[in-house]
Order: sequence, then C-alpha cells, then structure tokens
Amino acid sequence: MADSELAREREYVSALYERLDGLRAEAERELAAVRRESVGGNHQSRSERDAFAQVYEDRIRQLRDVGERLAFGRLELVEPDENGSALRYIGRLGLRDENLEPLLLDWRAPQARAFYQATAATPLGARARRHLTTKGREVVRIEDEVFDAGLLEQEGTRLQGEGALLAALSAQRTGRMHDIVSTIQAEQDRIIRSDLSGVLVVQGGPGTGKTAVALHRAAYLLYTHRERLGSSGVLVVGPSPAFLQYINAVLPSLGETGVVLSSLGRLYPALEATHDDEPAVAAVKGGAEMAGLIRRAVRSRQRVPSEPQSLDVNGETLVLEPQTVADAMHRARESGKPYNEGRVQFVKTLLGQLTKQLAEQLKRRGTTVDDADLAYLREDIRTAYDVRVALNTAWIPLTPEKLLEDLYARPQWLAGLTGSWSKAKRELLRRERGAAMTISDIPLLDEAAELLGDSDPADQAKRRAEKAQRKRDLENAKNAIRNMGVAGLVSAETVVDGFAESTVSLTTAERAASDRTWTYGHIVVDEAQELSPMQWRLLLRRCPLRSFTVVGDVAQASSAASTTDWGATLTPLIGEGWRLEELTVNYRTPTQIVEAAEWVAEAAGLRITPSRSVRSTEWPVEAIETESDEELAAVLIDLVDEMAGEGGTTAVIAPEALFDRAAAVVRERFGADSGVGAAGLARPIAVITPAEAKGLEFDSVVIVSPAAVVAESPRGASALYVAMTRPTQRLALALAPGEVRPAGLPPVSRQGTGFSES
Ligand SMILES: Nc1ncnc2c1ncn2[C@@H]1O[C@H](COP(=O)(O)OP(=O)(O)OP(=O)(O)O)[C@@H](O)[C@H]1O
Repeated sequence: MADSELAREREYVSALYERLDGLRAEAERELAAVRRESVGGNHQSRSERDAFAQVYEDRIRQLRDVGERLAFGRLELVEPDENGSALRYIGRLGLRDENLEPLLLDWRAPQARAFYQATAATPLGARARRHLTTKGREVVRIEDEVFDAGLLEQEGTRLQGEGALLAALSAQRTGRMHDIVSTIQAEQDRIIRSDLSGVLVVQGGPGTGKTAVALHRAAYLLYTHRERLGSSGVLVVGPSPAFLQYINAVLPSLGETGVVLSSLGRLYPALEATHDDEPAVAAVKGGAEMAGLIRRAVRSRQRVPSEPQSLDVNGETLVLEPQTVADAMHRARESGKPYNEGRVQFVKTLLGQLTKQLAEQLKRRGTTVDDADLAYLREDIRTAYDVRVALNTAWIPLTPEKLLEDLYARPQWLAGLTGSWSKAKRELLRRERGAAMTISDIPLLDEAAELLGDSDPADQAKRRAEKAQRKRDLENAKNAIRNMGVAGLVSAETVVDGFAESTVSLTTAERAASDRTWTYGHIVVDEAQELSPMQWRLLLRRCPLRSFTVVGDVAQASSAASTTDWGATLTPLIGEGWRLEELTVNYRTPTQIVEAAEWVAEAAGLRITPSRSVRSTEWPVEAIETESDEELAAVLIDLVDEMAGEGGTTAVIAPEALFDRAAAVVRERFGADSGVGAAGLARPIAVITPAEAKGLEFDSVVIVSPAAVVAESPRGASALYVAMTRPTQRLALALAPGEVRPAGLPPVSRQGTGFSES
C-alpha cells in the first residue's frame, strides 16, 4: 500500500502547488493591472486603488512565503463532510479550486482541530491521521495513525506523528526558532486554541514548548479574531533582544507580520534600556510599593505657598494668596486629569484671577479696561517673571524622566516620601543625574507618564488630530474593501497602513510600538516569571481588556523580583480571574540532560516542574575538572572544537566573572565562526551569559564554571538550571580550577544514564 499511497499523496500535493503557482500568477497579473492605471483622481479613488494593490501585494507575499512546506497533514473522516469529501488536507494556508471547493485547510481553521487533537479514545469524527513529510515540493514520507482499538492501548504515552516529531526535534538548530505547525501536539493545541478572553497562564518546565505554543497561539488568535486584533494589534514580550532575535522569524513564517515584539527594556517608547541595575536595586524598583512612591512624588510637586506672594507685573504689584492657589489646585485635581493637563487648568484659573485683580486695580485708579484690554493684561501677566516663578513653584511641568532623576538624585526629597523605609533601602535608589535609564526604570517611567500625561498641550492636540485622520482613512478603506468584494481577505488597517497619502505612514505595529497610550487586543508574555509587579502593572495598562497569554516557569525565576508563585503575583493584580494550563513533555532536551539538570536543581532545593523527555542522546553529560586557568581555557577550546565539529550550534555559557576571558579564548581560536551575545546567535558558536541564555537553545552547550554561575545570580541554582537545559544534544560543564562538580551530579557513571566522569 505504501508505494501507491505515497504516489497518490505526491500527486495531490503537486496539484496543490500548481494551484498555488496559478493563484500567485493571477495575483501578480492583477497587481500589474492596478499599477498600470493612471495616477490621479480624488483621495477616495486613490485609496481604493491603493487598497487593491495592497490586497494583491499581501496575497503574493503570502503565497510566496509558504515556500516548500505547503501541506503537512491529512485527516480521513468517518463520514464525508459538508463538501462531500472524507479527506481533509491540512496546511500552512487555505486553498480552494476554481469552483471554490476546498483543497487545503489552514491549520488554524476550526475543521483542522481534529488533526491535532483526535485520539483513538476521542477521534472527533476522524478515522485516521496522516503526516506528510516533504522535501522541496515532493512528499517523501507518510506516517499514518488509525484511530482503532490497537492505538487505544498505547494511548497516554503516544506522541502524534511520532516520526515527523522526532525528526523535527533531532534536527540541527540554526540559531533561529522555527514554527511547529506540522507537529503540534494535542496538549499544546488545546492551549493554542483556548479562548481569546481572560488571562491564560501556561506553566511548564524548560523545553516543553511554551514559547512555541505562545507564538502559535498569537498566530491562531490573529487568524480567528482578525477583525478585532487587526486594529488593536498583538504585543509579544520577551526577556531580551537576543531572545527576540531568536524568535522573530516564527510569526512571519506563519504569515503574521503585524505583531509587535518587544523586550522589557523597550516598553517605553523612544527609549531603549539595555542594562539593568544590580539585583538588589532591581528588586526595590520592581516592587509594587514603587507605584505608591511615584504617586506621592508627583503629588508632592504641587505646593501651596505658606505666605501671600507679591508679584511684579510691569511695575504693578499683584498679590497671590495661598488660599487662591489652594482653591485652583483643588479644582484642577477634581477634574481627574493627569498632572500636566491638570496644570494647564490650574494656570488658566490663576491667570484669570490675577487678570481680574489687575483690572480692578487699574479701574480703581480710574483707567477704563475693556475686553480687548483684558486679553493684553492676561498676556502681560502670563509672561511676567514673578508670575512664572510663582506658578511653577506651585505646580511645575514635569516629564517622567525628570521626576525619576530627581527622585534618585535628591535624598532628602526621597526620605520625605519614604518615611517607613530603612536608610539602606533608600540608598539603593540613589543615583546621580544623567545616568542611563535601566530596564527596571522602564515601568517606573511608564507609571510616572501615566500620572503626568503629556507635558506639552500641543502634543495632545497633534495626537487627537492623528487619531481623527486615521479614523477617516479606516472608513475609506472599509468602503473600498466592500466595493472590491475582498472582505475577509484584507483588513482595513492593512490597507490604511499602505496608503501613500496617509498623514503618517506607519503600520499598525509601528504605531502601537511608538505610542505609550496604545492599548493592544492581546498580549503574549514569554518567560513571564521574570516580570516584576511594576512590569506587570505596565502591561496591564497596555491591555485594559485583560486578554493575556502568560507563559513561563516559576522554577526558572532568576531575580529577587521575579515570580515564584503565579497566584501570589497575579491575584493581587487581577484577582482570581486567570486560568492555568500545564505542559509536561520536554521536546528540547534529551533524557540524560534533563535528569542531570533536575538532580542538580533538586540538590540545591529548587522546586522544579518535572518533565518527561521524548528522546535520549548518545552523549553523556560531562563535568571536567581543571587545575589552572590555562587548563580551563584548553578544556573549553577542546570541547567547543569537538562540539562545533558535529555541526549545528554551540553555546558557551559563561558567568560575568569569566565572560571576557572565555570570549577572548573562543574568539582567538574560532574567529568569525564565533560571536558574543545576541550577535553570536547567527554564528555556529555563541558566547553568552546565563541571563542571555534564557529561552534559547543550541545543539551543544558548555557551561564555564557552574559554581560561578550559581554564585553570581540572586537565585543561583535557577540560573544553572536554565543553562543546563539549553542543549538539544550535548552538555559539558568546564569546572574552574579547584571547583567541585555541582551537588546532585552523580560522582560516577550511572547505569543507563550515560554520565561520564573525566
Ligand atoms: N510539537 C512540537 N513539534 C516540534 N518541535 C517542538 C514541538 N514543541 C516544541 N518543540 C520544540 O522544542 C523546543 C523547545 O520549545 P520552546 O523553546 O518553546 O520551550 P520552552 O518551554 O519555551 O522552553 P524554556 O522554558 O526553556 O524557554 C523548540 O525547539 C521547539 O521548536
């Protein structure tokens, strides 16, 4: 049967490619025709033409990007479906023939669900599932699962499409994460297709596919809720720029380009924080009590003078009473506006009062004052030096940056605001003006910005005008889409983003990333255990609808401000309204390495989520002792040489204390084949810190001095656990001179576990 079935699938898939090529050629012809149309016409007709061109360009890109992995699965149904067919092909996008009969189902369509979730116990209307493995455009292998009693017995331990899955898992890594659409497992699929609303927390040990699931969920949600999420956008937050570089090809490969990817240092527009504070400082800055401190700090910049003030206005003396200031302040605060906008009202009120005072003073001396004069008097008052000083002293315009700098640089002011803090704790915040903002400052700036609002009223007006223009453009685009009959194929947002005439030519994603007040339709947070309460507050402001996918592993928490208990972190912020899912199968790391990492973690008292690995490796975990720095360097070079010789990617994970030396040794020996930090991820050999290693994976990993990795990190054992769970094939520990192997690693080879002692 195999040969004839293979031939049959080859024929079907080849017909799919023919259709794909045909559709692409058609779209290219249409695009050329639109482009040939003469330029000119009014805004409406230009918009329509742009909309046409945009639709075709998007379609061509989508059809081209699917590349050589168009179809990967087939479901055989018990009963023919509504189209009269008992076979349902699943692929990266949906295709129909000339008569609009379905040829291929998008993996995200509801009818494709059974491909991922059907089991012998719950076959979901399917008789069998087939995985197609292709090379280029040709099917080279098929793998069948028939949902009969035979399968039922093995259920529970079964992986779906085991051959295809294991082939994907054992493949050499490239330094970039790939999509997993063809081999998504049932427990993952259920999470991917879970409801859009609410906060979904996905907990799982290292390598259980949390990142993969989070990204596929983003693609699924965008497909299923295109209308809503197309306009509001989806934000994906990862721990570091290196991590974002690692994952940034996944969503485009799934046809989704409109997602904003951001690291924690970039969540405040127009600023990129690349460094973080010392752990103890970051822990204070990340604590929820900082929100109250910032509120008090803002409030303390509004001051009622204790004495009446005499103000000179072009030789006239006006008196500003404390009560007048207090009343104006009270009224402005009552309006509920942010600080800087409230100040505009405060200044307006006081200028009005002072103008009245001056006019009365002049009238008393017999001068007539009409309405036109009042405007001049007001302007004289507004520009008078004394008045400016008095109003600014009472309520100074503030930027978030200035507020934070002052808070750190003025110990007395800080002390006045933090009576219950110890002196030592306050000292941690101390910093001179002009220092670069850190990653932990980002949520504080955002918190301050929220309270302060725009400092320049002109900015507010500009923003309102831009929003109004975009609203008009969207209306035009919706009309154009209706007129063209392409509803569902393209969103109005995509079309507007492509308008040449649009006042601001930014995509929805760029617009969202550059606007602090943008609210997203959904937020995905990866390595979410790393987030401090202040970072959570920032993200919750970015998505008031509280639609979140939060993935992480509390055992991998690396700092004092990170989460070690989802409930303790989330419940105070959002109440009980979040749901938890768990992933239990380790797809990355072979059994031997998982065991070693878990033993070391447990010996250090770390509470880990055990996971079941799906494969083993031929390589034992090595721990190599050294007696001198020279020997350590030589061991490192030998290991990397051997590992890199196997092909794929190799990482040297080195603690800060030994980082420069390790990087220099590797660079000297391997030159351009190696790179440091994020830059190394595109090379065969990367030298990175334990913090940078978070979320990444490599074929082989050497950890330099595990003891130093533990010693340097606030949650030491967790940093080592993260580092040890990065490899897909091979792990070695290069111990520093005098260092003993980590507790928990067996001292001698163990039967069946493949440990070696060197
Ligand atoms: N169903 C699957 N099919 C193929 N590969 C998979 C599948 N699930 C996960 N993987 C692969 O397993 C590896 C680990 O996945 P991922 O990085 O998402 O794990 P993680 O849980 O986020 O790990 P960590 O907590 O260490 O960051 C990746 O290479 C991913 O592509």
